Amino acid sequence: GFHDISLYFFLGPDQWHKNYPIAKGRHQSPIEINNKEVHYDRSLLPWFASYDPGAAKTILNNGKTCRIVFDDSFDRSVLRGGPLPGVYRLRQLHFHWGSSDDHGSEHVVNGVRYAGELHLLHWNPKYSNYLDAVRRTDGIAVLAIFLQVGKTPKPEMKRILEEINAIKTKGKEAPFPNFDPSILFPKSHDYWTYHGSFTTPPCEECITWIILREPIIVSSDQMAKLRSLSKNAENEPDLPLVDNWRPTQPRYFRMVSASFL
Ligand SMILES: NS(=O)(=O)c1ccc(C(=O)NCc2cccc(O)c2)cc1
Ligand SMILES: [Zn+2]
Repeated sequence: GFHDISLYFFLGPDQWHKNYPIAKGRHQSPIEINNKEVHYDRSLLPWFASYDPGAAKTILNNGKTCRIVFDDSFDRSVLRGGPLPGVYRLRQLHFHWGSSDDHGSEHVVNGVRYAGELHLLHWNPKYSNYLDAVRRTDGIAVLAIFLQVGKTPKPEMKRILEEINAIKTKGKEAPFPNFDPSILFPKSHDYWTYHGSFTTPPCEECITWIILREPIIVSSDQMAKLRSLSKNAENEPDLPLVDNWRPTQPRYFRMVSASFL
C-alpha cells in the first residue's frame, strides 16, 4: 500500500499530498533561508549534543537514504539547548544528496544549494515513543548540516563512506558500533531555526529545525561514493540512489530566527 514508503519517491513530491494532505500544509520543509528575511534572536541559547558512542548500532540503505540508527531506549545520546525546551533523544542520522556536486541539499541558503545535507533526528522523550512524538509540534528536533565539496575533506566522514560498500542495495544493513556523530560537527555552532516538517512522507509538521550555518567539507569522491548506493534491492535492475531531496516549500508566515548577527 501507499504506506510502503518506497512508493512515495516514485510519486514525485508534488503528488505526495494525495496520500498525505499535510504535504500542502503551512509548515512544510525544506525552505529557502534568505538573510533579508531572517530575524536575529539574541535570546536563543547555544545548543549542546551529548552523544554516547556506544549508542550507535547499525548503518543501512532503506532505498531512500543511507541511515545510521542509535539506541534511543533511554536518554543516552541527547541534544539540548538552542530553541529546545528540554532534552531530545538521538534516534538516527541520514543524508540527502544530488546527482552531481552542484545540488543535493534540501534547505537553500541565499540561493545556494549545497552538494548534500546531513540530518540528525532527535525526539522529545516527554512523549511515550517516536510515533507519538511525530504527532506533536514539539515532538522532533533535526540538526541539519550542509555538505560542501572542497579540497580538504573532513576525515571523520571516511568511516561512514567506507561502510557504503556493505550496504549497496535497499534493505542491506551492517553493524556500525562506537560512533559519536558529533565528530562530524563544524567548528561554529551558529544556527538558524524554524518550525517545519518531515521532508518526506508522512510530512508531519512536528520538527524544530536547527540548521548550522557552517557546512562541513567533503570531497567530490566522497559524494560519488554516496551516489554509488542503489535504491533497488540486490536482485533487481540497478537504479542509482541520487536526488533524494525535496524541493523548497512556501515559508508562508513563518519566522526564521538566527542565533548569530
Ligand atoms: N528528512 S527528515 O529529517 O525530515 C525525515 C526524518 C525521518 C523521517 C521518518 O522517520 N520517516 C518515517 C516515518 C516517520 C513518522 C511516522 C511514520 O509512520 C514513518 C522522515 C523524514
Ligand atoms: Zn532528512
